[in-house]
Amino acid sequence: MIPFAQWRTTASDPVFSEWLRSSSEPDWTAVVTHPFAAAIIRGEADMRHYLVQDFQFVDAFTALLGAAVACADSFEARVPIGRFLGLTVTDTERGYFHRALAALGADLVPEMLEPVTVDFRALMDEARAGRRYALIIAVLCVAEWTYLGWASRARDPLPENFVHREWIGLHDGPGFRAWVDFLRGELDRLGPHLPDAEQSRVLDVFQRATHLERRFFDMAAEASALPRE
Ligand SMILES: Cc1ncc(C[n+]2csc(CCO)c2C)c(N)n1
Repeated sequence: MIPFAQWRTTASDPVFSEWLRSSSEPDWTAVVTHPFAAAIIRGEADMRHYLVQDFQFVDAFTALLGAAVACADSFEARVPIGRFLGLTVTDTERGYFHRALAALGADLVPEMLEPVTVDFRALMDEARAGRRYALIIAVLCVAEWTYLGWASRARDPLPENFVHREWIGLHDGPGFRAWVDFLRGELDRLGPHLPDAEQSRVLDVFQRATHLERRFFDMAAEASALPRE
């Protein structure tokens, strides 16, 4: 690992969030170019198992957003996070997940959690319990920035099936891009002033979250390749 202070002297875009992202390769590119994400874009992914597990992810993610509101260092930071929590996430939960899972004939609550779902929830719960704003934002930023990464690769025409089309639409577009820019901006604002040891902790969390995103898509791809009953 190249420390931030050294990396920034030669980087073309020397911001903290780009240090985190580029230090999380090859996992980062594996996530945004994942075959399961490509299958979503083509409208061919079997979304059932993936969305059932993802609903359990979104539950812990929503709790982590609450921790971010509580632990932020300023009013200016609390407002956009609280807005996203109140408008986007609760809307997605009540709207998309309920409709998509009903269309797929799946229960909202899974019979079992996949190991990667358990591990991802554990990382989010660790960040939430630790109450350190930079570490919380690092986890949130990975989850949103990677999803912007794959979804913004979609081109018209989007799939006809609303389950694929709306899932792509949720993660693309100016509103979502502005949210990702805010999260990156928070890391860029805070990161350079942190002591070296704390910068390494932020990177560790960022890398673990990126690896979990990769495993999450791997899980979805494997589940959809299983023979149907
Ligand atoms: C494994 C995984 N990583 C990131 C996201 C992106 N995301 C985080 S919260 C939320 C709901 C509000 O938009 C969405 C879509 C995800 N869903 N699943």
